[in-house]
Amino acid sequence: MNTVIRSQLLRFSVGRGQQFRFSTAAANGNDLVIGTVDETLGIAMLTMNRPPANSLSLEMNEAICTSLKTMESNPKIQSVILSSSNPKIFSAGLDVSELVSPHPDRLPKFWNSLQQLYLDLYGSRLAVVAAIQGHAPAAGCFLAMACDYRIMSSGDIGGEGGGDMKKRFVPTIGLNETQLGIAAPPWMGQLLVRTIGFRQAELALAMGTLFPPDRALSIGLVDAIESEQHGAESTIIEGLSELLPSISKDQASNPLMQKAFKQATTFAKIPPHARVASKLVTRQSHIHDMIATRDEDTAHFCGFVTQEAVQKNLIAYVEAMKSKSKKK
Ligand SMILES: CCCCC/C=C\CCC/C=C/CC(=O)SCCNC(=O)CCNC(=O)[C@H](O)C(C)(C)COP(=O)(O)OP(=O)(O)OC[C@H]1O[C@@H](n2cnc3c(N)ncnc32)[C@H](O)[C@@H]1OP(=O)(O)O
Repeated sequence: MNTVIRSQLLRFSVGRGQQFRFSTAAANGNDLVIGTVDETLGIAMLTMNRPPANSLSLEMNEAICTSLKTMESNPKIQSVILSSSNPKIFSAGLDVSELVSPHPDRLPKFWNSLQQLYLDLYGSRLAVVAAIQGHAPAAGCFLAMACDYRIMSSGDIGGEGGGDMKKRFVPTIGLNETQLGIAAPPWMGQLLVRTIGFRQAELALAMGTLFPPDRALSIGLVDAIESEQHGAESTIIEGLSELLPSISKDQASNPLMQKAFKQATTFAKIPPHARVASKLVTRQSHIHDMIATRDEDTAHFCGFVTQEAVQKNLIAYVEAMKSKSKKK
């Protein structure tokens, strides 16, 4: 028998056997993230589901944090796969509409929700595997970097145009803020330094480089790349299909999702206390630094974004983005 428990933010649906599913609802009733949990395997899946681009709004940040906390509160769960319901966009980073002509009360709340997302994800007791099927620019790259392991699509998914003129889809990842006329916040930049090393990060930040999968792998921005050519039905691995939310069921034969599932399974088998303690060795001091400078960081961000010149850049950027999308 299925039981559905409703609260203002969370909807839990207790399904068959040991599996639990839940969705975190947005104000408009859409599910911003969908969570599934398999207690037997000790694995959860958190699927970002904010069309069209999984951009990070205040509500989206809160939804990811709430879902993650709910999964963490289950002692049987040791690892989680962070994925997207959009096969071509992991996350487009911050929702730029949060930055343009912002409401003075909402802006600091928005930034606080992003800081909290960093603290919760980077400091999670769970091992988080990012399944990066599509683009991950700016804060989309930050999301991936805050995880424990990153697997990116090699980009040979279908294609557009058809026939011999088939255009290859190549996802990219990186902190490209400088290309938008803004700078990555210090803690995001430092996360890049910790992920790919000082010199590579210094260059990438200055240039706002977006890396294709092979380059991302060679500099260590991702840990593995994987084709998305769906395998034959016989290659479906047990447990993955049940973990995928209904909107992503077709991903069960996707090698990228399978690799993420295997990695999450491997993490789930490591003695949890040792794994969490070793995670703290590398991450705790950075988490403390963020907490200590949080208010200062918020004031800096709000002051920076509301500058006339920055607003002008952002308005032009959003207009260009919308007209590009209209031309499609
Ligand atoms: C000195 C110290 C200073 C400290 C300063 C402190 C802080 C400053 C803040 C800095 C932090 C910034 C972090 C960020 O994340 S900024 C946001 C950056 N993100 C981007 O620039 C990505 C923009 N999007 C894209 O490049 C592409 O959309 C794509 C992700 C590559 C996907 O391309 P494609 O598949 O071609 O899709 P479309 O471009 O057509 O987009 C589809 C759809 O989605 C909307 N959209 C895309 N990105 C965003 C976004 N970030 N926010 C809101 N909406 C987005 C796009 O408008 C289309 O919508 P419509 O179809 O409805 O038009």
